[in-house]
Amino acid sequence: MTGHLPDFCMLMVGSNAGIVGMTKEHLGLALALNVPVFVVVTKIDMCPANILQETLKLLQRLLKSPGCRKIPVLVQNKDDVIVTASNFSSERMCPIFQISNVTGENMDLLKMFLNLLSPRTTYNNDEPAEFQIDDTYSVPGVGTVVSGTTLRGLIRLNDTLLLGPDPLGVFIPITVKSIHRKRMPVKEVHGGQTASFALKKIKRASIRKGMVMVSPKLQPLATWEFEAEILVLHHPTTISPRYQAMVHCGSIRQTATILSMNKDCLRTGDKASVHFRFIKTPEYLHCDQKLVFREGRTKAVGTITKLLQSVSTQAAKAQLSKSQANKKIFGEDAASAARPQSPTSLQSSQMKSGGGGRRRGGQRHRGKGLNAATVSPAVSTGATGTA
Ligand SMILES: Nc1nc2c(ncn2[C@@H]2O[C@H](COP(=O)(O)OP(=O)(O)OP(=O)(O)O)[C@@H](O)[C@H]2O)c(=O)[nH]1
Repeated sequence: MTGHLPDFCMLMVGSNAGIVGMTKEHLGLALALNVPVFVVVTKIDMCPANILQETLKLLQRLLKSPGCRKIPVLVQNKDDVIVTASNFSSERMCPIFQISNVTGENMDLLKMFLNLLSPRTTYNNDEPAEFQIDDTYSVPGVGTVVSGTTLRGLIRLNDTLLLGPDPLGVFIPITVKSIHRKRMPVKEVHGGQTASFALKKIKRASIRKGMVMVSPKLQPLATWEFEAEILVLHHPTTISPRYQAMVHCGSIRQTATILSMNKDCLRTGDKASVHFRFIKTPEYLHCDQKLVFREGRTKAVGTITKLLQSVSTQAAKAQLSKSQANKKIFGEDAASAARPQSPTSLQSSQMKSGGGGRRRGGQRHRGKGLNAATVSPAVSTGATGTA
């Protein structure tokens, strides 16, 4: 939901099964991320009439509840489809379709609705390109291939983009060798499209999900720490500083520690401004990006409001060349010194220095030699206090 820029959310409900936990969870996430939702109640051919009515009643009650504040509309005919489709993106309207995949009942209404919807987002090809990586492959005879979503701008064959951030926060220039969309070769892709790129001279192991390929015009920076306004959708007890959970933001998935927040502790339903720090590598973030923060049954959603500890590419490069020079002095193999540090080797060195790993205690991650040396003076280092 955070990674694929969905325009709309189709919530599937089995008419026999009714409103299950997953229905509520997915509805909650769609509402929190402001993605318009419509509901499709399936298997009406095999559901007794009274059970179907019960499911529809519960569904309408859930959609009207103060947490959702939607206006449910049971779609019965073509007029309903036109009214709901034309008011769908902007209004609180939530159409409900009752269909059967076996008899095909009401499928025409659902198809008509889908055809009438127009995308919520518009893209401008003149913007600097930005592509987020969801997956990597090694294709025999082709080499390293990355797949993901073009967030904005236009990417053409043979374009040179900056790929990163690596564990040091560095972005490296990379050339697009070939582009595929839906398994067909294409010459360009633009905002909103998914695509796969074959890249020149890069090992698959040095690319991870959550990295981006961006236009050099953007002068990208990697960020260790950020501030976000979050809303706790569910937590069994209380959340306080040093709490760690998985942050999902775009295609980024990484554990982050709460360093501080503007409240002593957070419970279900609480809102707060929270200062996070990634535990493993810096990431490429934007202000106003939506995020989901979760661990087990704990769920929180939020919006990034401030980027705090960003890694300057220059500083990171200086750090890299310094460590390479040191290796040469101590007689290490020059070839291995020139190799950028892999995520795993970096992780193990962080472990040894007491920095990495999934451990409680946010402040221990701060001020690690590597990060302290590569913090850009141009960006605020923000509040660093923890409870
Ligand atoms: N009678 C009836 N059976 C249906 C209907 N829709 C789906 N089924 C059956 O329900 C089963 C699950 O359907 P899927 O399409 O695989 O459902 P899914 O949600 O994609 O399942 P996952 O792949 O596990 O996520 C299959 O055996 C379908 O034949 C329907 O409208 N009526």
